[in-house]
Amino acid sequence: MRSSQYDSPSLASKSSSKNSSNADGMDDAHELVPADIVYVNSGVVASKYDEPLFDEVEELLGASSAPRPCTLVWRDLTVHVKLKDGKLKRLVNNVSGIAKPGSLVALMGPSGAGKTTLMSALAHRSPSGTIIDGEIAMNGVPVGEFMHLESGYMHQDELFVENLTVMEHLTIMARLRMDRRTSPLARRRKVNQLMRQLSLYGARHTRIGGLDGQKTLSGGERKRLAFASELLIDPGLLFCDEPTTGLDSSSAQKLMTLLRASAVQGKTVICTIHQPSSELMALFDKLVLLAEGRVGFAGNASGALNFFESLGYQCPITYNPTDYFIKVLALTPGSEGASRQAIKSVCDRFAVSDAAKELDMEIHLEFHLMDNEDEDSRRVKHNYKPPFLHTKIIWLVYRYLLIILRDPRVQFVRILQKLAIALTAGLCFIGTARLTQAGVQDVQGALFIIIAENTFSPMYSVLHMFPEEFPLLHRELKAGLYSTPVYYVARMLAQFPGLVVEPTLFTLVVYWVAGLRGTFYAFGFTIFLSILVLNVAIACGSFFSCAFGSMPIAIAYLVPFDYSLMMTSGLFVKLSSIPKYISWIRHLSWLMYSNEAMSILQWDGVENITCTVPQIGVPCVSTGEEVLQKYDFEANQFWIDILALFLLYLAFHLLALFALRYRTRRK
Ligand SMILES: Nc1ncnc2c1ncn2[C@@H]1O[C@H](COP(=O)(O)OP(=O)(O)OP(=O)(O)O)[C@@H](O)[C@H]1O
Repeated sequence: MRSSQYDSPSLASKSSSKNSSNADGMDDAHELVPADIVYVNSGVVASKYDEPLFDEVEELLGASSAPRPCTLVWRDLTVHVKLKDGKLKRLVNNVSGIAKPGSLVALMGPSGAGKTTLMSALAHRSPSGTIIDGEIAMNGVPVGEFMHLESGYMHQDELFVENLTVMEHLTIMARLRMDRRTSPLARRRKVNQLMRQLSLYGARHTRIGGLDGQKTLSGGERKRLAFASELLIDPGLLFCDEPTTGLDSSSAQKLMTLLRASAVQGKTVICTIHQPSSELMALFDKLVLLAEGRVGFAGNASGALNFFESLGYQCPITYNPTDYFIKVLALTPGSEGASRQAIKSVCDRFAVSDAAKELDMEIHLEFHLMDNEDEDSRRVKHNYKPPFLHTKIIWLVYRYLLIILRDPRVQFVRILQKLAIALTAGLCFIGTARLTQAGVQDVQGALFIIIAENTFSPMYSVLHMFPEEFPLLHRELKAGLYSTPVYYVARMLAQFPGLVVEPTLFTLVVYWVAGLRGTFYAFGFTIFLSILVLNVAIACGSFFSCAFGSMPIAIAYLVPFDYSLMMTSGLFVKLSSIPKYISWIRHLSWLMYSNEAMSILQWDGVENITCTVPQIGVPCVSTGEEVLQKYDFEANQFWIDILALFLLYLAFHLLALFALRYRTRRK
């Protein structure tokens, strides 16, 4: 039995606290408090009260299986970032260290010391443009893509699909993350177990971030939810970037107790943390102090006090030691030169200290063992089977459908708006669609209204979508949850019902109110064409949204583009009179293809257009064929137009996907 306050404690929940509620008023049936922590040998979970850990859950599930032990070791690690002018900036400078199973390691240091940079390099999650030199190995294998399977990463700023509830979020994450062989029952149990263990069960139906006035999760609950999402796959290694930032002391204590519990279970936990209280600090096994990208100290907290004392930095009795260390290692405004000198001196002295030598030996031994093992025995044997592609697509579609349906009022108002516009437009044309000279112009006008309404507002309405979702997308891609094409396909599929219903309703109303051609063939194909037009417009909007990554820039490029499409649609200028150097644009104009196809549906085979009052200089058109000729349309182009619309639909989506892939890879 170990007795030091920095040794590994285990934890257990008292059954007497089962039904108590915490200060947040949450359902804290299994709230963890430091008093429940008991000390154990080598990470074996035992309870002070000889009761099972989270007894109700264990009764149901049996004790949770021990995670795979993970030893992470890094040597002479230097991280540079490429600046815009091509120069390299060094963020982490020649850092070495080790984190072992069952330990909770704190990366501490003043703001800008390089904690996040170091941790993301260790987790193999550095942003692109980062150059990493040195060695990082997990269980003897140089880190690589497998880190997404072996480790969890809790970001400083947690990102969620805000409209989902806790339960929905975890259920979807379970489907995207957990091994595909896990049974539905086991998955549900895991989600319930995590919600109970992390005191989220009472808030399971609460939205993460809410619509107007609805109860949403507190900061602590959001952090715990992020933690739960990482624990779904029970990773052996857990990275947490400032998990306590923004939390009050009691919530911070609860969260750190959970991290301590994970370490006691056998996980390796590495945390960056800002000036923890003495109580929190007692939960850590190891402390790594960073300053200006270098290691100022690495070892246990009592060792840190001795080390700083040996340099003449005596921590005043009234000071929290960690506050004092940070003060010594921070740049003092106004005397940066002297501070840098002092920091350099601390780091230099640590580099030649006994603690550093001991650490070096440990690291050296780890790499030595690694060198002596053959490649095969070192290779990580992944038994993990990711969910099938179709499973990921289905669950992502479900996630985006939930967002769309979350507030049915929005959908209801949208439909009402569409119907109102359709009715207004239709009423303007009521009784005008006759087989007369004026009627020809009115029919063409009504067709153009159908095309324009299904083009412009939908095309502009998607411009915000990708830039808004980009941060979460980027994070989930980095976590290996799915690929860019899977996300894109799912995003589009989720929208699809709306992309059929809206144009159908609009066209139906305008068509019948305006009294366009009354054959089922013409009506059916006009509806079909309006759906196609809207989908091409959405594909084009998606391309601009993905390619330019910001709504104002996308609009700046899209406005001239849509003007040129409109001018080459065949309604405003005769196609044959457009100058050659600009007329090629009509081949991209779905407005032209749809205008031609819809015109053919209205006029093909019409023979008896009356010409009662011929206008001077404007010859009468007496057949549908003449109407089509008037607009430079050809009756035999109908199927070519439909094919062209399909090709444009595919081309815009492919371009959008390439642009999105490029954008996500560049970040
Ligand atoms: N892409 C980048 N380009 C230029 N400088 C960068 C880049 N990324 C990080 N830095 C700089 O590197 C230093 C270390 O950043 P990092 O985020 O690792 O610090 P930190 O210790 O985690 O700080 P904090 O506690 O404030 O989060 C900071 O000075 C930061 O401004």
